[in-house]
Amino acid sequence: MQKLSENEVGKIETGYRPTGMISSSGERNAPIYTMLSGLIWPVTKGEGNMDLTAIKNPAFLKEMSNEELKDLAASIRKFLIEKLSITGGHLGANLGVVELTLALHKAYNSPQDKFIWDVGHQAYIHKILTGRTADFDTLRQYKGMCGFPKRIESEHDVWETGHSSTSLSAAMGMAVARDMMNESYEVVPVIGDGALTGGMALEALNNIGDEKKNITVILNDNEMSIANNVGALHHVLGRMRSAGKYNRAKDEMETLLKRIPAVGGKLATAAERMKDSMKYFMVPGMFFEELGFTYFGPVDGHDLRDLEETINYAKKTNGPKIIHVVTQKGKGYQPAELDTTDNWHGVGPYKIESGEKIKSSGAAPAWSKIISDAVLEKARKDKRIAVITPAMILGSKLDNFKREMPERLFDVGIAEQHATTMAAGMATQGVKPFLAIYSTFLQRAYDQLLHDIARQNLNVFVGIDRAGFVGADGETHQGVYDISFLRAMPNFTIMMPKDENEAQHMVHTALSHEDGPIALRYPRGNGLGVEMDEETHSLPIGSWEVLQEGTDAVILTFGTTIPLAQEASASLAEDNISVRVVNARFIKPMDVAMLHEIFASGLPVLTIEEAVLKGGFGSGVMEFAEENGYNTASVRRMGVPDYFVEHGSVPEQMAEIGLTKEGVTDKVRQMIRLNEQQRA
Ligand SMILES: Cc1ncc(C[n+]2csc(CCOP(=O)(O)OP(=O)(O)O)c2C)c(N)n1
Ligand SMILES: CC(=O)[C@@H](O)[C@H](O)COP(=O)(O)O
Ligand SMILES: [Mg+2]
Repeated sequence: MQKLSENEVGKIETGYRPTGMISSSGERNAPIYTMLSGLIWPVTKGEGNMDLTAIKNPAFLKEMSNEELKDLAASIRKFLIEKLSITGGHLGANLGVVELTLALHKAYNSPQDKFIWDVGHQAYIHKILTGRTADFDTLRQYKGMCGFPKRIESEHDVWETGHSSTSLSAAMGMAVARDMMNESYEVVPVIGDGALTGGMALEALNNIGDEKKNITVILNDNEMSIANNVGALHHVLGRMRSAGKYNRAKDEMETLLKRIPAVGGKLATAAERMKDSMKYFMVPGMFFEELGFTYFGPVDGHDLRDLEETINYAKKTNGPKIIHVVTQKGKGYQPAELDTTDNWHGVGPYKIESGEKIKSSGAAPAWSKIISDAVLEKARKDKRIAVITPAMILGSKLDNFKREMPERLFDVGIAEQHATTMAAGMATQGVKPFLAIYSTFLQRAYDQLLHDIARQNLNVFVGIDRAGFVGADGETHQGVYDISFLRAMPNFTIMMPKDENEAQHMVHTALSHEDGPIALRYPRGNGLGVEMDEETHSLPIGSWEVLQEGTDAVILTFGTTIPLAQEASASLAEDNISVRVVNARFIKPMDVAMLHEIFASGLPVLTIEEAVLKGGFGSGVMEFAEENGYNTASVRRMGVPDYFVEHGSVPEQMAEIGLTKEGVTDKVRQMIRLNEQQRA
């Protein structure tokens, strides 16, 4: 682990101060950065060396002075920067909420009071304060600590997430339950400015404000989603940020407004209007006030005193409240602070001193890049092509498209439902939308896919990114459900390529397809590095490809599991077992002619998919057999069983469900034996 020695920590106090926010007391809050020997570190003399493993629960915070809390904040930053340099994780968001989390845990009493972390990627400090420091060595690793709040990990994790914008609805649910059961705890959702753009959050604000529930919303505004935040609401927050602090002025203003004498008739109406416009002028959080919330802020989220005062002030107010906290993503680690793209939202291992990311060498381009480059290439020639992304411009590698054709790239914020129906709307008018969404987030848009796109049979090209296991994010993010839910939708074509060359032909196929919606699945990670054809062409819809002939059994599979099937069949060949391997690149519609031929041969058929078994590709093959009077007993399916597969590496996740070379060869041998017994 890269660590500063005691000596270095004390010595280096020179150098560079990034422009930080000025607190209400006039202090500059930015920690001193050290540039000695190329080190970049948020260390002030005597700070940053607390033993965090000694923390068992957050009660100790109540007794801490501001100075001690600052020291603790520095220790936490140092710890996170060190640990995540090895494990990777969501660094930027966590560095931004160090003081905020300390202030919240000091002001409230968890777990009686309920903290609900939206998305949950920023809950690392909460994990430290609730006794899980030692578990950071296993962060996001197989059987290790989850990167998101997890109820079985701690009584302080009262809500599990990974997907955005659920916190306010969950808070409303808990507040309703509390009031029904005559209990008296506080409910405190912490939501980012990005997550606030999600439809669910707005639905919940609408409901909470109307029901006047006692909930304290902490709005963590760092002006960032993963990339820069977007949308009209983002501009509303911008105006609030620049308007200055409001909470203390509020009482004074109310008194002032009350002093305007009550008069009758037209004059009274005019006076009321004037009061309203004065309020609008003076009250930055009027947007929230109109929704029924009492607004506090904006608060400097790195000023512990300011935070403590404001939270305590808010605690005295009943009903829905919102505390607008302004923070800086990546705060305290110079490479993250200076990065203007994503402030180190989610990172793999890196070198602490330089911030250089440690990449596995020689890897082919990421699948997202392969697909987005292919779409860009087509868009250069076809002006009807446009791209929609729900806040995933970086993850989906659409930055090049944005740079080259900003007028045809629509980042709609965290709004998968809106994005999907918007694509449908565009398609009705002859535009060819490429809707790039991670498989896991597409779950949000089930009804929009069904009701708006599939039912109207619109020519929308859905790019299903992160299809399959995603590794460290774990169960909230696994892209294993899309086949099951899309297969059930009439009109949808679903494809998955075996390599990047086939992928570019699939992009061509999708953008030439004029007969309804078409989805292209592609996994997280990098392509295989195969040679690319110069020219692209359409693949016949529903056509499969025999990769290898065989006479004893058939494996039907697609995408990421093709190499596995090939390895298994090579291994079986050593024992003179001959397996046909089929690239079932169209998951829907299937290659009916090939299926008839396979089932007529009477060979055992194994389907393999990195997706849930229920309703998946294998189920489709079984349905075909049943509908056509073939022997379904000759079919076996391998895939994700009926439970949630947790975080770890993708190979570990595959191994857990038996998708290994040994797992496949064993299954094929069993099937051949069974088939022979049945025939005998
Ligand atoms: C439904 C959904 N869509 C997209 C994402 C991907 N995502 C994770 S964090 C994030 C940005 C959240 O921004 P914000 O709430 O402001 O938190 P910050 O990271 O800035 O602290 C996005 C888009 C998600 N987790 N859930
Ligand atoms: C928390 C969240 O939803 C994202 O940050 C996600 O972790 C990104 O995943 P990728 O790393 O696959 O882009
Ligand atoms: Mg944000």
